[in-house]
Amino acid sequence: MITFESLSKHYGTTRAVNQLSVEIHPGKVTGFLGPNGAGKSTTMRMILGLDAPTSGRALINGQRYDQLTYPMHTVGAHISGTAGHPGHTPRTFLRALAQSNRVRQQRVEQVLEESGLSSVATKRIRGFSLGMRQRLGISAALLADPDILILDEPMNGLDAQGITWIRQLMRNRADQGGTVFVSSHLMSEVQQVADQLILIGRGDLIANATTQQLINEATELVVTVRSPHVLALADLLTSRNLKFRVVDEQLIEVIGLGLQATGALAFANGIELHELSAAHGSLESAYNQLTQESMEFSAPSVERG
Ligand SMILES: Nc1ncnc2c1ncn2[C@@H]1O[C@H](COP(=O)(O)OP(=O)(O)OP(=O)(O)O)[C@@H](O)[C@H]1O
Repeated sequence: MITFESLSKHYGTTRAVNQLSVEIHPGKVTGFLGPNGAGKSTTMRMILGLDAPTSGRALINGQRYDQLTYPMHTVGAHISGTAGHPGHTPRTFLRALAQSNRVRQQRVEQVLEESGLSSVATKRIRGFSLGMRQRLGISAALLADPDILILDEPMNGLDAQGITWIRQLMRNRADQGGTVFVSSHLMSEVQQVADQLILIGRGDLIANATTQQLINEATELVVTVRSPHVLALADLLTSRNLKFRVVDEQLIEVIGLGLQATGALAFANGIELHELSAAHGSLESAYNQLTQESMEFSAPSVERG
């Protein structure tokens, strides 16, 4: 289990992580989601003792990382960046890592196999693609067969086959009772595999919910309306305390009112419509909505309601 207790990290005036209190439980894949700059990597680095918190604590099974006797045997991590020296091969890199961390050398061949790197085990890391480097980083995280896995954006650079592989790997580890904590800035990457989703934005916790809870929230009925009088319709909805999103000058999404009621409201107020259609929201759009206000870099928003 991983525990954050009022975990904060400030860089000058930037609150990279702010008073985060969350528990990440075994037997589950927990997705850690947030836009670029939300504070995901900083949080993961603090778990691993690579960054010191400004205040609060990040604990692994109740202990700080530096208090663990054999850290690699408890927690395996792959933090974005390169794994291994460019002059190494996957085999020499993993053998050295195994040696310095009291791991059986047989594990090297097992993780090479498991990570799909056996055929390039003697090639220099220097020439590796981003996807191969990701596989190598993940194989290093798996080396000591730890119960806890921390993976920072592991799907970056992976092809479709690689993404299926990493999803399966995370699922298997969680099903065997492991704790899997995986970050991504894309909901689409983790929604299929994550049981629990922790959303952060600008260092603040936005949501900590099961994927099903977020889906329930996301599946509100959204009616898309195309009209040359979007602002008039928006004013009407505002006056009735109804939720909506102005997509552009001609397009508005009405949330929760339903198809017929939306059409009837427009008709009763003489608002010309060119399109009226209903669909349930996706988890992706719920995520975008929840994180929009906390984007560090974003286009000007036209959202209202
Ligand atoms: N060493 C540092 N010095 C100063 N500011 C930093 C440092 N590391 C991170 N930050 C800032 O802290 C905030 C959180 O960054 P972090 O890398 O943790 O976000 P992230 O969610 O991992 O983003 P990404 O998806 O882009 O990797 C950002 O505003 C970032 O600019």
